[in-house]
Amino acid sequence: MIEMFDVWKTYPNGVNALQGINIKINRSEFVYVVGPSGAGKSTFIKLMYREEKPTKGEIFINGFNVDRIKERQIPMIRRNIGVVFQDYRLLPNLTVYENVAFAMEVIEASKSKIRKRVPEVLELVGLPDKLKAFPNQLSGGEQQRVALARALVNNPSIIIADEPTGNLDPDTSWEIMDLFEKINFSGTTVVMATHNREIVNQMRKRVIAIENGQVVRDQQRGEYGYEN
Ligand SMILES: Nc1ncnc2c1ncn2[C@@H]1O[C@H](COP(=O)(O)OP(=O)(O)OP(=O)(O)O)[C@@H](O)[C@H]1O
Repeated sequence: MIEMFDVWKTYPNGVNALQGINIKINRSEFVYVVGPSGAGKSTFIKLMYREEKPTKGEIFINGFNVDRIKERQIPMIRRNIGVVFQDYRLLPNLTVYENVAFAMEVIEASKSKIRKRVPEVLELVGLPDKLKAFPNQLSGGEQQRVALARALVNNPSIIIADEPTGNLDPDTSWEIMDLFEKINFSGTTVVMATHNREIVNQMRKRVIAIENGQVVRDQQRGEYGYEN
């Protein structure tokens, strides 16, 4: 579960990216975050995985106040949250297997667990036979599948995605969205910032619209609501 209470974010240059956000996202929900460019969507989700800290207000992830936790507890929060980006962010010198394994090594999983789990999660995202490939030998859609496998490998309760289909063609975007839906059906919370109006309007989920750093709409089975 994700909760924000009167959350404000002012960047050092004085930009008020978020202004008084109150939100509750329950376990197993699927939420789109929409809004114009510069509205504060990325900032909103960066606060969830503690890439940024709020200037004011409180954020709870699964009951933990992310601002109050000790430095050494940050890995515990991050293990519970998988993150996927528009530009995949795979390590270019590592194979697909190694990229996914790396996320388990960081949390000091045993070698035997890694050997068992990595092929499992690559199977789940539909890439069982690309273990030895390097990222630059894969299509964009395949790279995003690897990124998703990496985000999922430690069994997080929450997946956060910032424009995951932003670099993909429509067919590939739908394939990736089918995967997100499958992951959500298995109980994982999904929070996704997106500009993809077709997807939001067809795959109806909760929609949180942010404008000028404020939540201006919060609808179940909502629509995109902007012309793009
Ligand atoms: N690190 C930063 N330092 C200073 N200002 C920032 C920083 N990151 C974002 N901003 C500013 O904060 C505001 C919100 O940015 P944010 O990236 O959250 O918007 P967004 O809704 O995700 O936009 P987009 O849809 O274009 O990705 C913008 O005015 C942006 O310029």
